[in-house]
Amino acid sequence: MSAQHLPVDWDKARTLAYEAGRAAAGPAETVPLAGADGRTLAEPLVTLTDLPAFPTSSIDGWAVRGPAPWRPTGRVLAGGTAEPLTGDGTCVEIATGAMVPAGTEALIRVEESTRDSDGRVNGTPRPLPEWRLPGDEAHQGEELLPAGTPVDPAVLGMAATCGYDTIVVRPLPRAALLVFGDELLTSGPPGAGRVRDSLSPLVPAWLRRYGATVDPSAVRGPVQDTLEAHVAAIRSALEVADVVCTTGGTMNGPVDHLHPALAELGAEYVMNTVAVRPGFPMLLARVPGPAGRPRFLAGLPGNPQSAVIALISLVGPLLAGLHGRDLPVLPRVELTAPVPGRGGFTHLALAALDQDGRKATPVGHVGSAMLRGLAGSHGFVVVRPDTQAAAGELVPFLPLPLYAGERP
Ligand SMILES: Nc1nc2c(c(=O)[nH]1)N[C@H]1C(S)=C(S)[C@@H](COP(=O)(O)OP(=O)(O)OC[C@H]3O[C@@H](n4cnc5c(N)ncnc54)[C@H](O)[C@@H]3O)O[C@H]1N2
Ligand code: MOO
Repeated sequence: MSAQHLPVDWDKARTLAYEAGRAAAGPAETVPLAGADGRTLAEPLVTLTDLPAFPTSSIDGWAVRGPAPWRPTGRVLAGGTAEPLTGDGTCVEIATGAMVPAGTEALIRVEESTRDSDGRVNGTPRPLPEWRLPGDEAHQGEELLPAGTPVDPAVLGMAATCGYDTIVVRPLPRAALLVFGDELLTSGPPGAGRVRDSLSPLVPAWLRRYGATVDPSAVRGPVQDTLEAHVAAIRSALEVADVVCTTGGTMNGPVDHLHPALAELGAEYVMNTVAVRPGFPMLLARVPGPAGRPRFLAGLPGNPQSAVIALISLVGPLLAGLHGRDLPVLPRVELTAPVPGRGGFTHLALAALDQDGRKATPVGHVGSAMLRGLAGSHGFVVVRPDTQAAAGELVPFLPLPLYAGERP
């Protein structure tokens, strides 16, 4: 196991975690559209036809040829194929979405037309065409979305529109959580030296917000504070998950067994400690896996806020890579108050965003053992090593993975 003793720069650590995941992204697979939400395109989405595929009426009315008045010769509904309009002075009744007959010179809205006593149609077409031509939206063979695009409802609709029943996507990364610490209670109030395990409820829910699947049986803890129990728990979690997160035991206390367990498992550090406060003892390691694809262990520090920082600093980028997506670029926000630096370490300071997401205000209750500040924040402002940030300054912002509607 190649130990890396110097803390890695925080930005560099994000990139290393992402690249490690990207190199291990799951193989492309073909799935029905209904099962593709949340996956990632493994191939560009290329339209199979022109869009629209045929000249399509945008209105209910009349397709006319030649000068008025026009004698109706039939009707074309959406879904039907249209006979050509061959004679001047003729028209067909047409529905929105119907194929416009060849030979049509104009479409006239039904409410802007009149019928004379012979049933002939009169009216004036609007200046702009009221139908869409093949290729207006896209031409057959055109790339609409690149590989690496997250599949969301709009992408699913787009794929269906241009003719796909199935699409080629990456598998969802599978994650597991092992919680270490004999002092942890799994129910009831803390006291008498024991604390409630806050990370089993928190970590899987945030992993799911990063698009990982977390089977409830893959969340275990507290794992007994012995090396044998750690090794056995990690080994069995690695069988069912691409990423195993652990909490606690990242330091070298008397019952911190993570590093010795990693050595026993033949793991190789992607990084061992990161130059960030809080959260410094975080680590990411790679373990050989089936089919030549490595699996990963992310060691989150036991202090709850530090665990969250490790999750969004390393596990978020790792999962983006495993999904086959890009590493998100951090937006910049304006600070409303100064934030001190942390010497040679990057400082991640919890902050709440204003309604339009442009200004960040640091929050209170931000000790690494606390979660109160986290529950009212949108993410962390990033103060780079050997700097401090003044009010009014633009700084990078590391967002928490939140669903729409959370933290309105
Ligand atoms: N001698 C040193 N001691 C410590 C240092 C150091 O540099 N030198 N660093 C401190 C920092 S920073 C952190 S962070 C922690 C990391 O420790 P571990 O990852 O080994 O975590 P534990 O010791 O197991 O626990 C730390 C703390 O967090 C509480 N904890 C753990 N798991 C949970 C959980 N699931 N839910 C709620 N709380 C949890 C645990 O009870 C401890 O209070 O090391 C410092 N020590
Ligand atoms: O940096 Mo520790 O990760 O302060 O809590």
